[in-house]
Amino acid sequence: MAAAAGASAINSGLRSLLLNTTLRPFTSSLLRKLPLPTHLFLPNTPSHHNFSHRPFCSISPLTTSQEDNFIDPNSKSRPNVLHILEERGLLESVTSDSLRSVCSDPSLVPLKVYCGFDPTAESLHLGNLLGIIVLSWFLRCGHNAVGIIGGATGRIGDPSGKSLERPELDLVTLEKNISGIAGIVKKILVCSPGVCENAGEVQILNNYDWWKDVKFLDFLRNVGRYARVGTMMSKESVKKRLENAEQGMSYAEFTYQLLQGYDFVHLYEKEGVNVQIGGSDQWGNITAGTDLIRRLIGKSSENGAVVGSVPVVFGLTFPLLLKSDGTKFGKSEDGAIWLSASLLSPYKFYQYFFTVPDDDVVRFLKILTFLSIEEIAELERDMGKPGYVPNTAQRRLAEEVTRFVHGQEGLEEALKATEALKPGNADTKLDWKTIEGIAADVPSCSMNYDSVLNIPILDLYVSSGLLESKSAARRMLKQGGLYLNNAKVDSESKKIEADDIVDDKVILLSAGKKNRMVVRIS
Ligand SMILES: Nc1ncnc2c1ncn2[C@@H]1O[C@H](COP(=O)(O)OP(=O)(O)OP(=O)(O)O)[C@@H](O)[C@H]1O
Ligand SMILES: N[C@@H](Cc1ccc(O)cc1)C(=O)O
Repeated sequence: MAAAAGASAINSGLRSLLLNTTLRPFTSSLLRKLPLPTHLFLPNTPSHHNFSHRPFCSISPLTTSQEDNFIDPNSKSRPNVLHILEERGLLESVTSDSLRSVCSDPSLVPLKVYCGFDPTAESLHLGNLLGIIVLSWFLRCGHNAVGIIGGATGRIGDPSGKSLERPELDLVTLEKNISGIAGIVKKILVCSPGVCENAGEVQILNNYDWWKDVKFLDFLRNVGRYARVGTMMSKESVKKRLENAEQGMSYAEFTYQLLQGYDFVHLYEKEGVNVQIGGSDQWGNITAGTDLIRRLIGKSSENGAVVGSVPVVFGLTFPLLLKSDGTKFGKSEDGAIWLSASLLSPYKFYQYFFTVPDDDVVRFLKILTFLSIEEIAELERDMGKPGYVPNTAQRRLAEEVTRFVHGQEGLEEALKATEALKPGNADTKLDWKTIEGIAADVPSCSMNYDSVLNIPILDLYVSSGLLESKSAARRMLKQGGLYLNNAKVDSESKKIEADDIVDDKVILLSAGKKNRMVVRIS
């Protein structure tokens, strides 16, 4: 009882906060068919919606009941996630400044925040990691997170930031991409180390689950009727396309903003999600969602006038991650920084951060790691001091980001490969996994066991294609530049023995510091 009384006090407090928000009336005939949740921060309000939904992958599903959860039972102080995002350069815009106080008010139940990822490739890339990082900050501050895989939206293609319509993906590719991306989001968000005890919970859903049964007429009647063409036309993603009269824009792409907008409606209603985040290019789609929620779910009287409050929902964007030359990290750029270990080994991923220019390292530490601002400031101060060991800040960056994305195991693999692959470092024993870890990044060839066993080492340098002639190999050996599995080769008469084939699978040849060849043995 006491909780319920407290809840309604907060409810009315929030209502007055909401009444400042602009509100647009809607027709009463539709209203009857649409859900009218009276909740504000009440998750999982039952819905009367037509569109069906099944969880795609639910990790620690939220089981919050209604009134009892209106007040946070552990009403301790809650770190202000918006301050944190702001001081780290991870905040571009919010739909309402009231999110700043709402997010740290310990008397309110935690927020539930979502970020969507379309399955346009089998892996996410470094640019997409920002969405996961921002979700993780919300989690670390005690809120809950939902990752949406765009199984439905990926079939249409988001026009935001794109000058051309995306090519349609076949279903096999789409399925592969969905499972690849879901796996990455799940692995990083759920296993992310350092998330405190009070961290919120994570769900991963596929929007195809609620879109697959939607009928076109229902969509037009229940959603399309509330969307204003003028507002839709004013979105950056549409204006940019229409500037190019020749290319224009398809009706399907034009509708994309409503698909994403309706996702937010659905997630608000069925899952109690009240915040959507995304890169700055997502602003139009995010506000399409907050708008639709107000229009569809806001409370109104029979004549369409608003009598209650609008639901409390927020949109938040973060800036796009840029390289120091101003270009965006993406998948279309050459050499995308993929998050999937099968497209970019943890070793190569680590090396990327280990070698970022000094100009970028502090910005990256703030955006891409969870190190405290004080620790980052100290690393920055050290960079200017005499005796600073070059790349110390980069090493820290590489360790933190690799651990976050690939886990402790991935970081250890990267560190081991970094050590082991220093030519001449015979102390660290190479194993097959370590060599395979770099195989994507150095030339490789396949040879059969019998053609390798017992052949003179100099011949292998030539037959593998690493050096063009035996005399070049001999010269290199005399200069001390030939390595077999990182151990210096010091005799011309050395032959390949069974023990030289690492785990019966591979041999690593090096000629000098930079030229390497992975020989796969079949
Ligand atoms: N560099 C980036 N920084 C922050 N967010 C990004 C970045 N690149 C992409 N995103 C976010 O990831 C989402 C998906 O990106 P999207 O598929 O549009 O582009 P992309 O993967 O960069 O593709 P492309 O490389 O083909 O442009 C977008 O919503 C965007 O906000
Ligand atoms: N439009 C987003 C993905 C997304 C899909 C569905 C959503 O509900 C939200 C976001 C992108 O291009 O990456």
